Amino acid sequence: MSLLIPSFIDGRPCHGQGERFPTLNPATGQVIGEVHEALAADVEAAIASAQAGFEVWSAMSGAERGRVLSRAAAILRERNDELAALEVADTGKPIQEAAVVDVASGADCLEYFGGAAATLTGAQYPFKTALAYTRREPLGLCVGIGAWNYPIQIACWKSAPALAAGNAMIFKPSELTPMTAVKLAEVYAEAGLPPGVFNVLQGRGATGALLAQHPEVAKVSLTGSVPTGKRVMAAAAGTLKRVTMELGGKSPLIVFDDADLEQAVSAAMMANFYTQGEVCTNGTRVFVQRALLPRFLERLAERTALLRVGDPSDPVTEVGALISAAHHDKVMGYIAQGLEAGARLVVGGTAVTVPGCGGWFVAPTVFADCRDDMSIVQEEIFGPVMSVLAFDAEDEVLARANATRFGLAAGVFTQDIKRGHRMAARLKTGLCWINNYNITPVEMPFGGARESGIGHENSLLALEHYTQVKTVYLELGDVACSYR
Ligand SMILES: NC(=O)c1ccc[n+]([C@@H]2O[C@H](COP(=O)([O-])OP(=O)(O)OC[C@H]3O[C@@H](n4cnc5c(N)ncnc54)[C@H](O)[C@@H]3O)[C@@H](O)[C@H]2O)c1
Repeated sequence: MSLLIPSFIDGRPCHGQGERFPTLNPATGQVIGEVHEALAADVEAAIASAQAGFEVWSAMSGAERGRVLSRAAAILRERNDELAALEVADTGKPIQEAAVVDVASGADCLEYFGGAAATLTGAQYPFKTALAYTRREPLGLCVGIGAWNYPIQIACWKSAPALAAGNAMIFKPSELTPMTAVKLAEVYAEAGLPPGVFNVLQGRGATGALLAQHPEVAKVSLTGSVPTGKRVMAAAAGTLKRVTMELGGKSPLIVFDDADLEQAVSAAMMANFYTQGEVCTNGTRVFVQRALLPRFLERLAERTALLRVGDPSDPVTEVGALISAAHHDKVMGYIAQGLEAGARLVVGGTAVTVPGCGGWFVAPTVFADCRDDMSIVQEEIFGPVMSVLAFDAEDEVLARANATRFGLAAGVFTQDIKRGHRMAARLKTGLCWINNYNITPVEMPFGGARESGIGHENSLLALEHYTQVKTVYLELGDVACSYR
C-alpha cells in the first residue's frame, strides 16, 4: 500500500474529501504516494481555521512572530537531509542540488523574514495642529499556490513574508509535488506557530481556483505558468484581491565578444541545465557575438557532453529526471521542432535511459544556428534545451532580446562595465545579472516584468506586498466647522 500524503488544517494532518490521485517519482515512474484532492468543504474548513489563526497571530508582536519563524528555520536546517531526499523523490532533481539549495534557501528566507518581522513600522506626518501616521497592517488571509520545480523553496518564499507581516496563509502545492509543503507545516507547528496560521490544501487546478475566487481571501500569490496566472488573476479580480504573480519566461543571456569565455560558458550551462532546465528564470536564448561564437560553441559542447545524467539520488548525478512523462514528451517534441526548423544540433537531443531507473530523462541539449522565429526560441520549454543565436551589434541584440511578451530575467556577459549597465537599463525584464546568472539571495528582490509577473518575492519589498497601509489622522486642535 502506498503512502497517503495529507493536507494540513488547524495544526493537524487531514485528508481532502475529493478523489485520490497518485504522485510519482520522476526518476522511476513509480507511485510514491497518493493524495486526496481538497473540495469546497475542505476549502471552507481551511478558511475558517485560517481566520481563527489570523486573530491569534496578528495580535502577537512582530518580535514574537519573528521568533517562531527563526525557530522554524533552525528546524528546517536540522532536517535538511531528510527533506532534501523527499524533494528529490518528488521532483527528480539531483540530490547534489537539493542537499545544498532547496531546503537551505527556504531556511534562509524564514530567517530573513523572522529578523525583519519586528522592523515593520509606519511613517508620521506632523501638521500645525494635528498629526497623521501610518500603520502597516496585515492583509488577513493569503493564499499561496506553488509550481513543482522548487516545492519547499516556493512554500517558504511565499509563507515567510506573509507570516512575518501577521497574515495567515493557505498554501496549495502543485499536484505533482505534494510532499514537502506538509512537512513545512509540521515544522512551523513544532516551532510554535498557532493552529490555522499555515494550512496546506492538496489538490489540482480546481482546488487552486476555489481558493483564488474565495471572497474571504485577501491576496493570492501564484508561482506557475503565464496562462494559469491570467486565470488566477481573473478569479482574484472578483473581490479585488491583491496578487503576486511569479510566472514563466524565455530569458536572454547575452555574451559579448569581450566576455571571459569560460565564465560565460559556465553561466550558460547553469542557466540551462540546472534542475534539468526546469527553472523559470533560465537563460534559454543564448545570444553570442559572432567573433566569439565558434570558441564558445566548442567549449560549450565539450563541457556539456561531460554532464552526468542519472539517478537523482546518486550524489555524482548532475542532471536528473523531468517531472512527468507528459513533460518529457513535450520537451522531446520541442527538440524535434528545433531539428525540423533547421537548428543545428551541437550536443544532446535524445531521451536517456538510466539503468535501474524507469523515469523521464533527456540529455542536455544545445542547438546552434537558431533563428528568432523558431518555436524553440520563442516558447518556454522548461527542460534542458539551449538555443544559441549569433549577433553582431549591441542595439540589434537588445531589440531581439526584448522581442518577447515575457520579461522575467536576463544576463549580460561583458568586461565593459559601461555596456553592462547600459544593457541592464534597457532590457525589459524584472531581473538582470551581469557576469553571472540565476543568483537569487533572499536579500534581493525577485520578480518578473511584462507577462512574467507582478510584484516581488524576497527582500523587504515582499513585506510591502503582504501589508496594507492605514493612515490615521489625530486632531490636536479644533474642528474647523463651516456650519452654524
Ligand atoms: N517566476 C517564478 O518565480 C517561477 C518559479 C517556478 C516556476 N515558474 C513557472 O511555473 C511553470 C511551471 O509550473 P507548473 O507547470 O506547475 O505551472 P502551472 O501553471 O501548470 O501550475 C501552477 C500551480 O497553479 C495551480 N493551478 C492550475 N490551474 C489553476 C487555476 N485555474 N486556479 C488556481 N490554481 C491553478 C496548479 O495546480 C499548480 O499548483 C513554468 O511556466 C515556470 O516558468 C515560475
